[in-house]
Amino acid sequence: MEIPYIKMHGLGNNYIYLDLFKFEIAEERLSDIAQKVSNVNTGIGSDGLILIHPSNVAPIGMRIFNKDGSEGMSCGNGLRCTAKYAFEAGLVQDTSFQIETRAGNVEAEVKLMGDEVEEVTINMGKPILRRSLIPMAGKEREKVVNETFIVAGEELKVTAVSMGNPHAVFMVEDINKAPLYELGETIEKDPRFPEGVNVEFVEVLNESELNFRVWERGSGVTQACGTGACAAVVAATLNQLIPKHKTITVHLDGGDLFITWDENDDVWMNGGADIIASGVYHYR
Ligand SMILES: N[C@H](CCC[C@H](N)C(=O)O)C(=O)O
Repeated sequence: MEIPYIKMHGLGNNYIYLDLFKFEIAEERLSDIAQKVSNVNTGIGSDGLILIHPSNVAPIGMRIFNKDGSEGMSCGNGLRCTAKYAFEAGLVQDTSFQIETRAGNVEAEVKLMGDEVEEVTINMGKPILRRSLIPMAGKEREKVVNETFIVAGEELKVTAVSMGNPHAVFMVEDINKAPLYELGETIEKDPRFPEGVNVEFVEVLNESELNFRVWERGSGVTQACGTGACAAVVAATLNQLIPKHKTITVHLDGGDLFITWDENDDVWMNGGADIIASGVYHYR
């Protein structure tokens, strides 16, 4: 089956995008396509698959599938690329519009340079902090902030934040010594996170900058994670390591995102989105 695609990235977090305004794909094939298309040797190579699709509740919808075929609830870098594509492809006419995700609708605003989208701002909504809604096992409490988390003989401190998808955030002294590869997959699949979890290590540089690395649920180490960067700013604020309501620069492997957790409890993400290539994927 020949499938037209666009490959796009947000700070190096790259996905294969299908424009389902143009054609349909059977639901039961999606997980398999995500796994196959993401394979750098036998597919195109990406962190997963993203669908841009018609919606009944917004001008467009976005669904994301990780490299392992699992479906995520939201994707910050994917949302910025989706917004860029939708505006440039004429799927939307306004520079501000809603995008449906499995985690609910978000508000996107594109900033133009000529007739191209240069950067995108997304209101990612309100963080979810209740333990049972992350979800994270353990005795119910309002929030999980700086809680002792023993894993593989290591004693870490975890702050749990959901941005519609689950994040376990660990503050570290030196990002270059973060046990990303040593503990990423173990934490991702830890039974204390019944739906799995995205794993972030964060070093606070100063009151307006964080260093950040991520092991993503279903994709492993990626260059960037938009929902993760939002979770990192929420976690650092809850740990009183950065001030509330300021715009924080998050330095990810693939570049910088600008995150603000505002007075209305909304988390705003601003950053770039880039088209890499388009073509036809020969799916078998
Ligand atoms: N791996 C994530 C989905 C992708 C999120 C990330 N790529 C982003 O930019 O937010 C999950 O399973 O929740």
